[in-house]
Amino acid sequence: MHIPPDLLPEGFRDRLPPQAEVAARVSRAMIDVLASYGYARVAPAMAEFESVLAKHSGDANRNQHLRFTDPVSGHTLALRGDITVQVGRIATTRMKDAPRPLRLAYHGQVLRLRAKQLRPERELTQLGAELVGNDSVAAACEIVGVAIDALEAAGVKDITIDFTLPDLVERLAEKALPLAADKIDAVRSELDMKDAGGLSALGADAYLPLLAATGPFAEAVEKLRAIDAGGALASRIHALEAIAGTIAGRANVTLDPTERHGFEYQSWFGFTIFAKGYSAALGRGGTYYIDRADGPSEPATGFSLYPDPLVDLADESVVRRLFLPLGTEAVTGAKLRHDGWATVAALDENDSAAVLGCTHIWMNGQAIPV
Ligand SMILES: N[C@@H](Cc1c[nH]c[nH+]1)C(=O)O
Repeated sequence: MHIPPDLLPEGFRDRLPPQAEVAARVSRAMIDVLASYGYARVAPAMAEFESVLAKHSGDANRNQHLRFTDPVSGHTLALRGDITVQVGRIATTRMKDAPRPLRLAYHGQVLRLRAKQLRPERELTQLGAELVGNDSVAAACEIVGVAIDALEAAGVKDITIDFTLPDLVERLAEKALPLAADKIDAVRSELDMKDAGGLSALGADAYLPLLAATGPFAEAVEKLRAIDAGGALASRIHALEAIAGTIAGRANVTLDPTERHGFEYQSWFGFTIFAKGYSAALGRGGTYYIDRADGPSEPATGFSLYPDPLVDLADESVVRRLFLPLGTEAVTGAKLRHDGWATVAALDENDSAAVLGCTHIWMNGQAIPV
């Protein structure tokens, strides 16, 4: 098959100017927020041994990796699909003796074997923060707050955070709404599909009201409280209220307690971030455990943001370029760059500000809009 030289595989793309610049700025703005909260940057490897990555990813994500045989080691390698998993590996191996809680931040590209219907891309930018060693309510409050700050720094407004309780069914099945162990998975799948008929067919009518306990936080949490007759969820509900309280006024909070899509490894708390104007979720996070070879698994809390939609819809006019006509003194250019301008110097008389995509031109000692 003849492959045209500009063709990329399905789900991959190049970013051109000025989008690539916008992408860098958006990421920078968010990463600076993470750094300002004390999250130290790590830069994990692009590819790993497939067996190691799979072990840390949980079974659900195992088949999501793009794999290939490495001619050098002879082993199967996988390209990373989620940097959180790598941060967990680093935290519990090379940084296993670093004091806890350990705050780590990351930014990079991740790859998916298959695109999702809503997201045709298979290569995504992912950045985030992981708080290793703590999955308390305080940790969750910090993580949700940092995620909101990061999005705000990138200019995102009207943020909605959708809370979920990833282990809800297991919790309820223990005592409040008893379920045979072999039915738990089936009930979870019916709840995933929001299928009332399916739940009834399983004899799990007691779980039906959970389908209605969704929507704006205040109302949904009351419905959840009403279902929770045995009080098995009391501490969870209390925790959700505390987290919602810390972000009140900064984001809309909703609750969908049975939502599990994308929460393969989260433990008691999970959240998805949306914002007005973006159809896809902008981020996700929650509490989870990281396996440790040298002892019991470690609790952690974190989030990942997926900023590509912000770049796709960004106002590209934010990238300003100042044309320096032929003969502009070198010191003038240096001063303007020092002042924050991106300068484009003419190389001969034929160069023009408009043709070179400049937004401004340096004339009579001033930057004049083109
Ligand atoms: N990495 C997860 C989100 C997450 C980060 N930390 C904990 N959970 C995801 O992208 O879905």
